[in-house]
This record gives sequence, structure tokens and C-alpha cells, in this order.
Amino acid sequence: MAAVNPDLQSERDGATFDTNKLTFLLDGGEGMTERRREVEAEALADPEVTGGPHYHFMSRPEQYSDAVRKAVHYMKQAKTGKFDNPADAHWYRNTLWPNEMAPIGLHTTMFLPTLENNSSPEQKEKWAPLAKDFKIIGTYSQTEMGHGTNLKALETTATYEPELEQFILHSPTLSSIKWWPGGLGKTSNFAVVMASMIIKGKNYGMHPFIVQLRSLEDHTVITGIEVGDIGPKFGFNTIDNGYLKFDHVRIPRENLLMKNAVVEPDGTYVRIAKNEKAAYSTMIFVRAMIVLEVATRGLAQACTIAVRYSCVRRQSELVPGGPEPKVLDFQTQQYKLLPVLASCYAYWFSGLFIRMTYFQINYEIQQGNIDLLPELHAVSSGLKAFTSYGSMAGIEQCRLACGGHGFSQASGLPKIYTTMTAGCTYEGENSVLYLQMARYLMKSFLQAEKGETTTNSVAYLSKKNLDKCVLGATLSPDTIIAAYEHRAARLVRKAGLRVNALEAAGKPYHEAWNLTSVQFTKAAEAHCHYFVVLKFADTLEEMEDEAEIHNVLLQLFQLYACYGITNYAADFTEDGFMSQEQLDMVRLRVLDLMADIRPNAVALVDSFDYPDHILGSVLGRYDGNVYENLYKWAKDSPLNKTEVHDSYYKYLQPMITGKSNL
Ligand SMILES: CCCCCCCCCC/C=C\CCCCCCC/C=C/C(=O)SCCNC(=O)CCNC(=O)[C@H](O)C(C)(C)COP(=O)(O)OP(=O)(O)OC[C@H]1O[C@@H](n2cnc3c(N)ncnc32)[C@H](O)[C@@H]1OP(=O)(O)O
Ligand SMILES: Cc1cc2nc3c(=O)[nH]c(=O)nc-3n(C[C@H](O)[C@H](O)[C@H](O)COP(=O)(O)OP(=O)(O)OC[C@H]3O[C@@H](n4cnc5c(N)ncnc54)[C@H](O)[C@@H]3O)c2cc1C
Repeated sequence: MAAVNPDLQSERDGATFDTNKLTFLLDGGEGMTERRREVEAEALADPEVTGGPHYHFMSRPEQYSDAVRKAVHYMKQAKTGKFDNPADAHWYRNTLWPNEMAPIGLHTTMFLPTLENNSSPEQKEKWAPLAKDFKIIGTYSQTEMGHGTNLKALETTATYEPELEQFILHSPTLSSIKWWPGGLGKTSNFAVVMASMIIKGKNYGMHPFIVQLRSLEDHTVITGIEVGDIGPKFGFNTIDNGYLKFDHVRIPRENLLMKNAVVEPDGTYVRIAKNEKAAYSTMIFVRAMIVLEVATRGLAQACTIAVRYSCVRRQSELVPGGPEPKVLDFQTQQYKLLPVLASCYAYWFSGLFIRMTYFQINYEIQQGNIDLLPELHAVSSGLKAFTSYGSMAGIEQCRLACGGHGFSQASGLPKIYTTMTAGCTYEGENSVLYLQMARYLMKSFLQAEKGETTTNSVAYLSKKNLDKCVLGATLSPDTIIAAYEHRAARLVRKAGLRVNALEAAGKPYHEAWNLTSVQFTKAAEAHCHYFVVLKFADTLEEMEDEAEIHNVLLQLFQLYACYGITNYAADFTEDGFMSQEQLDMVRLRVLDLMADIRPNAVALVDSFDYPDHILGSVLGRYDGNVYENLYKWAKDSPLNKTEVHDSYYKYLQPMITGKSNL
């Protein structure tokens, strides 16, 4: 192993805390870290994982094909039961496909969970083992060319025919063609297809059906089905997002997944689920997972790259005539990166929270208690939107902080960005999800107005909030939380009152809502911001015996909160809640906190504990040996395989010399 760049080593030597211990906290315990490292180490030692062709030097068809090679490698091992623990499987896949979508990604994250959570016990017994053993490979096929958001408008029909006890799947229009599902184009042989169910002329809305798409013998497409890849995208090169068209394809009645609703042989429809949105359950699962597994990890990787590089990169002068400083010593560079680093930690703790909450509430839902479903739907929707947007913006900030080299694929940042930014759109477009949360906020506001107590994430709405901000220079968590509560409660109330006023002025509710929806998305964002601040503070409060780590996390918490206040200053000040003096103090504290955190910046990103293979970055290498590896990267570029490129003979030579050697 090459010696560590002294500029990076000195950073590590100067850290005030043990990075390992912080890693344990992030992973959820020392045992979890150890197990993750074991899984990663095994994967990293396997040439099938690390030895393939260079991702960036392949064409897209090659990238897809190589990802399928890896998928087969994964499936062979999974079949042995090696990855029966979901966490192990997850760590292994992250190492196998760093910042890439696996062609079987939808199989593991949506197809299998939908079979498990939406099937009757008999169906589960039939289908889940086939899927777990990869005897069938499936995807989740919901979105259509014409509709992704508005699920009530899905046009694919599943029309029941009692005589033959079959459903007939059909795509009646161009816009009804299924469009986007991952792994659909070339990889999957099965899909859960979401279609509007029609019985005796009545439309019962979207229901899940399990449908075979391709032969299990030779992968040829089943008669009546047309399926293919939708072409190159902004990113997601390794996955075949696909299209799917049905021409009166018949499937047995039993292929309706019947946990939530049953269709009897004579066509009688029986609803079982207490909540009519039960069929939406897989989306809640994925939204809850996106917060930590997509948004936060993408941002943490980008931060690792940019912070390490900023301690290796020397440029310009700080002291006139003096040596070139590390660029992280410029205050403006700290302002670019350290608030983003603080966001990473803030999102991480909310991600841990929503993951745990999802599993707890889903367990209750499976037992038939759906009381907390609206809370889970609202919080998972809001946090997905809030963190994916914050991460997208933060990754771009990291790229800008790396100057010219940030623009190279060698930085690893474009790949992280394009993979992560898709998370702002898929699984519910962010504005749409904020508006879902807003519905919940509006209801809670009305409850609070009636003097009822609101609970869980919206408990603060029925509390008496402070009229004046008591935030002082010590930035105690309680005063920070109170400020964020006040802001969110005020924005929710303002939006709620406007809806009421517009209605009172004669507007129908839907119009009043639309005319208030910008305010409501801002209120939802403010609510999420408060919630993330709160979960960070809760983590600090629950921490045991780790004074050094507590210290640096408290600084990050304060930086996250103060930076948020300065960015949304008007929200905190315009009603006279926070004074100009307090705002000025907060602005200065941001600068002080950056100076306090600066010596620990590298240790804070090291604590994320990403192996170089996962980062995929020359700039963010653990050893900091950036320049020699940038040079090597360039030499490996396919354009440098020959001294004179073919295009010279084809185009330039005839123009320059008037003759051609071809
Ligand atoms: C220890 C380590 C362990 C590690 C293990 C981890 C393993 C995890 C690995 C996973 C890792 C990462 C995952 C990333 C993988 C990413 C791949 C994803 C690829 C992408 C896939 C997709 O995009 S699939 C398609 C997704 N599509 C959507 O999201 C569509 C968005 N639209 C909707 O959801 C709805 O149509 C919408 C909510 C917008 C409106 O619905 P509609 O039917 O019109 O309903 P409304 O009338 O508006 O509302 C009626 C009431 O229903 C409530 N409601 C809506 N949705 C839900 C819901 N889902 N659940 C509950 N309730 C819902 C709504 O709030 C209304 O209620 P109200 O009371 O009337 O207000
Ligand atoms: C990379 C990627 C992977 C995907 N994978 C899958 C998959 O595996 N399976 C699958 O089924 N789907 C998948 N999708 C589809 C994805 O779920 C949808 O694209 C997403 O839900 C957004 O829906 P849409 O495309 O219809 O956007 P639209 O709804 O058309 O959004 C366009 C604009 O309209 C606005 N808008 C729409 N409705 C409203 C409203 N009610 N109020 C206010 N504004 C509104 C939006 O905010 C947005 O600005 C994937 C998409 C991507 C990009």
C-alpha cells in the first residue's frame, strides 16, 4: 500500500476523536460495523467484484452487460443462503455495484417485498421462494408513459372474465405503455404489474398482479407482450429501465396478489385491507429506505471526496508570499463544504430513525393496526423529498468545491450525482410528496385549531409555541428546536389560514388548495427541516459516555441548525420572532463553528468508512495520492490506446494533407 499523503496524514493525526467509535455510532453499533467490514472485505478480495472492466471506459451496453455478470455472481452466492441477513446482502450489493443500479435492483427492493407484503399466505408460499432463489427475476411495473404520479389515472387494464377465471391485461393507448421500471427491458422474466382492475364494467382501481413476461427456458417474450429498454438516461447506465405493452394477455385469477383484496371466481370483489391505500405499501418501504441508503450515503461519499481532496489540494496564498495552503483553509471553501458535511450527519440520524420506525410501524400494520399509517406515509414522503433534494444540491456543491478536477469522471462525483439525483424523482416526485405531507399538516393544523392535541411528528402544532426566540450564543439544542418549531408551525398555520380564507371567499377547496400549494410545500419543507434538527438533537441526548464525539457532533448540530437559519432568515425573523441581533449572532456563529470543525473535517468523513472501491474516486482516495493517480487514469483512457486516433485518418488527414491512408 502506498504511503499516505502527509497532508492527509497530518489531518488524521490532529483529530480530536476516535473515528472508529463514530463509525460504530453511524452503523448502529460496533457489531454492525464489524459485520459490514467483514462483508465488504470479502467482496473486495473477490476478483469478480473488483476485477471487471473499468466502468467509465465502457460503452453503455457494456456497462449493462457487466452489471448482469455481477448479478449472476451475486445470485449464485445468494442461493447458498449466504445473504439471508438483509443487511449482509445490502452491504455486499453496495460493494458490487458502487453507486450503480443493479439490473436486479428492483427484484430485491420492490418485487420481492411486494410479493411478501401483498400476497395471500398461499401466494406467498408459492412465489416468494421462487423469487428468493432467483428462479424468477422480477420488477415493479407501475409507471406508464402518461402517468407516474397520478396512480388513479393508470390506464393499463386487468379485466376479469369469470367464465375462464382469468384477467385480461391490456394496454389500450400509447400513454398506457408501462415506462421506466428498472430491470424490465432486458433482465426480468416476471413483473408485479399495477393495473386498474375492471369487473363487470366497474373499475376498482389499481391492484397488483404477478405476470410472466419472458420464457424461463430461453428468455423469449411471452405472446401478446412487447418489452424493451427505454434507451440511455441521465445516469443509471447499468440498469435496463424498460417499457412494456400488453395486447390482451391472459393470466389466471390467482395472479392477482390477494392479501388486500380478493376476487372470487364469480367476480365478487372483497376488500380485506382496512386502508384503501394498502396497495401502495412497497412505495412507503422504499421511500423510508431512500433517506439513509440513497440520499445520505450519496452525500456522505461526495463529502468524503471533496473534504479529503480539499486537504490535498494546495492553491493560491493565505499569507502574502507564504506557501500555498490547503484549499480547505480558505473560509469560503469551508463554507462550501462544512455545512454540507453537517447535513450528512443530520440526514444520517433521521435516516436511522425512519428506517427503524418503518419496520416498527409496518409490523403493526401487518398485525392489522393501521393507526400509524398516515404518520408513516407523511414522514417517509417528507423525509424522502427533503433529504434527496438536500443531497442532490450538496453533491453538486462538493463537485464545485473540487474545481476543474471535480468535473472529471475521475472525481467519482458525476456518477454519485446522477445516481442520487434520480431519487428526487423516482418513488414519488419530490413536490408531489411534499404535498402529501402537506395534506397531513393541514389536517393536523385543523385539529390544533379545534383545540385537539396533535401527536408524533406534528405534536408541536398543538403546543403553545414561544412568541419570542430565546436563542443565545450557547446555541442550546432546546432553543434551536424551539426556533425550528416556531418556524414550521407558523408556516403551516399561514398556509392553513389561507386555504380557509380562500374557501370563505367562495373558492372551492381544490382551488384554494392549489392556490396555496407553494406555501404548503414550503411549510412541508420547514416541517421536515425541524424534524431533522429534532432527530439530530435526540441522538445527541441519547449518546452515552463519548465526550469527544459528543463534542464534535454538537458542533455539527449547531452548524447544521445555524446554517439553516441563515439560509431561511426571513422565515425566522419576518414575524418578529427572531431579532436582527440574534440573526447576526447566528451568522457569526456559523463562521466560528466552521473554524471549530475544520481540524476534524477529515476524521469526520473518514468515519463514514467508505472503502476506495465504493467511492470510485481518484480525488477522494484514502491515501490522498491524487496527482499520480490522475495521471494514470488519463493514460488508461481508451482514447490513448493508440498514438494516432482513427478519426485522424478518417477526417483530419484528408483535410490537412489532401490524402487519406484509409
Ligand atoms: C441494518 C441494515 C438494514 C439494511 C436493509 C436495507 C435494505 C434496503 C435496501 C433498499 C435500499 C435502497 C432503495 C433504493 C432503491 C431505489 C429503486 C427505486 C426505483 C424506482 C421505483 C419507482 O419509482 S416505483 C413507482 C413509484 N411511484 C410513485 O411513487 C407514485 C407517486 N404517486 C403516489 O404515491 C400517489 O398517487 C399519490 C400519493 C401522489 C396520490 O395518490 P392518490 O391515490 O391520488 O391519493 P390521494 O387522493 O391524493 O390521497 C388519498 C389519501 O391516501 C393517502 N395516501 C396516499 N399515498 C399513500 C400511501 N402510500 N400510504 C398511505 N396513505 C397514502 C393520502 O395521504 C390521502 O390521505 P388523506 O387522509 O385523504 O389526506
Ligand atoms: C431513474 C428512475 C427509475 C424509475 N424506476 C421505476 C420503477 O422501477 N418502477 C416504476 O413503476 N416507476 C419507476 N420510475 C418512475 C417514477 O416513479 C416516476 O417518474 C415518478 O413517480 C414521477 O412521476 P412522473 O414521471 O409521472 O412525473 P410527473 O407527475 O409527470 O411530474 C412532472 C411535474 O409535474 C408536477 N406534478 C405532477 N403532479 C402534480 C401534483 N398533483 N401537484 C403538483 N405538481 C404535480 C411534478 O411536481 C413535476 O414537477 C422511475 C423513474 C426514474 C427517473
